[in-house]
Formats: sequence, C-alpha cells, structure tokens
Amino acid sequence: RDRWETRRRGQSKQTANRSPPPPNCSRSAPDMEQGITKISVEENFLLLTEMATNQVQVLVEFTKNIPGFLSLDHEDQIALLKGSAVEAMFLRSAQVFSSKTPAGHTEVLEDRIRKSGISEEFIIPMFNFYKSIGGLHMNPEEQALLTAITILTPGEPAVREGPVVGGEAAGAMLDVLRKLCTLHHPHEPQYFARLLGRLTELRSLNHYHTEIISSWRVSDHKFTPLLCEIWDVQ
Ligand SMILES: CC(C)NC(=O)n1c(-c2ccccc2)cc2c1CN(S(=O)(=O)c1cccs1)CC2
Repeated sequence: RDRWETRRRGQSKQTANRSPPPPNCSRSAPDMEQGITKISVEENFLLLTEMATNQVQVLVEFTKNIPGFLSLDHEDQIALLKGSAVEAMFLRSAQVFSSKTPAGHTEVLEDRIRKSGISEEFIIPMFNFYKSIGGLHMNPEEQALLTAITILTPGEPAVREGPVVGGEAAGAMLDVLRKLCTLHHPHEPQYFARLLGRLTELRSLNHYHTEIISSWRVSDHKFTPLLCEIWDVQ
C-alpha cells in the first residue's frame, strides 16, 4: 500500500512540473487514468476489509474477557457476538477516527473510506456518527464499558427466550459507567445520558451497514470468511 501511495504521489509530482504535451498528444491515456482510479477504489475496499476483519478478531478476544460472558450458554455467546458485531465495529471505527493519529492520517483515512465504493447516502450518517462520538472525548475505560454494554444488550431478540442473557451483567456495567462518568466529568451531569444517546444512534447504523454490504455484493466484492460468518453473508 505504501509503495502504491508513493508511486501515486510520484506520478502526480512528475505531471505537476512536466511541460504540457504537444497538441496532438492526448492529455492522458484514459484507460491509464481510469486504471489508477479503479485500483484505488479496489485498494480502499481491501483496506476496509482488512481493518474490519482484524477488528472482529479483536472483538472476539475482548468479549471473552467480559466477566461472566464465557459462563453464558454457548448459543447465547454466539448470538450476542453476531448481534453486536456491526455496532461494535462502528464504535471502534469512531474511536479509531477520533484517536490522536498523526496529523493528516485522519484525512487520508477519511479520503480512502469515501473512495471505497460506499454510496454518499451512507457516508454522511457514518461520518456524523464518528464525529459525534469523537466530540464526547471518551477515555479508554468509558470506551471499553460502552462496547461491553453494546455486546451484552442484544438489539433484536436474537438471543433465546427467558431472562435477557447478559442483562444483569449489562446492568452492572451501566452502574460502573455512570459512576465513572460522574468521576471523570464532574461538571457535566448530562455526560452519561449523552453516552447512552450514542447507543441509540448506533442501533440505527445497523441497517445502513446492511445496505452498504448488499451494494458491494452487487458489484461482486468479496469479504473474508470471518466477515461473512459474523455478518451472516453467504
Ligand atoms: C476500524 C475498523 C473496524 N473500521 C473499518 O473497518 N471501517 C471504517 C473505518 C472508519 C474509521 C476509521 C477507520 C476505519 C469505515 C468502514 C469500515 C468497514 N466497513 S464495512 O465493515 O462495511 C466493510 C465493507 C467492506 C469491507 S469491510 C465500511 C466502512
């Protein structure tokens, strides 16, 4: 990827100070131009596939360390993971996006996400969410608790009947999160409520994700086996 970036940048530097071609030459070989643009969309899709696949692996490890999770019924463990994987990914994306990456990296990342084949109608709410999460300036403990609560509180009743599994664990985590918010944001009594408001916004992003995925499948983009499994994609 770095090699490709350098080549691409080198390419623009050469053309920048090259004298204009004599009139009978075409400005640029259209298929060549199209070629580079095409690769960048493919390259950006692959980057996202790689990042999302890596995040699912990290998410599984994180979930296994949630107190009590491994003592849940095996089917319920799988259902909770699959039911929250997309929300956890959006939360992780927002954290990565607003983390103090070296200046300019965020812009490059934003540019590559915008040029990965996702249609504009999903890009807007996606980046609004990233910015609204970034605006909360959560610390790592708050981020971890919010993610754990997202995992333990199933959206659709995918989990088997009976008491909401993970319900008491989620309740305990909400208590800890509330206390942490009071501790770290003493002058912002509304801070905890603002965090929970983000969880509601997160739920609405689920269906955007379904649309994003199906639009890529139309243009026969391949996902990794892990993504296909966690997203129930054939
Ligand atoms: C950090 C990881 C979890 N984030 C990530 O992978 N992103 C990010 C993202 C956002 C902010 C910073 C860094 C990356 C934007 C998008 C994705 C993945 N999806 S996807 O899952 O629909 C996908 C479609 C095709 C292959 S993977 C598309 C949108």
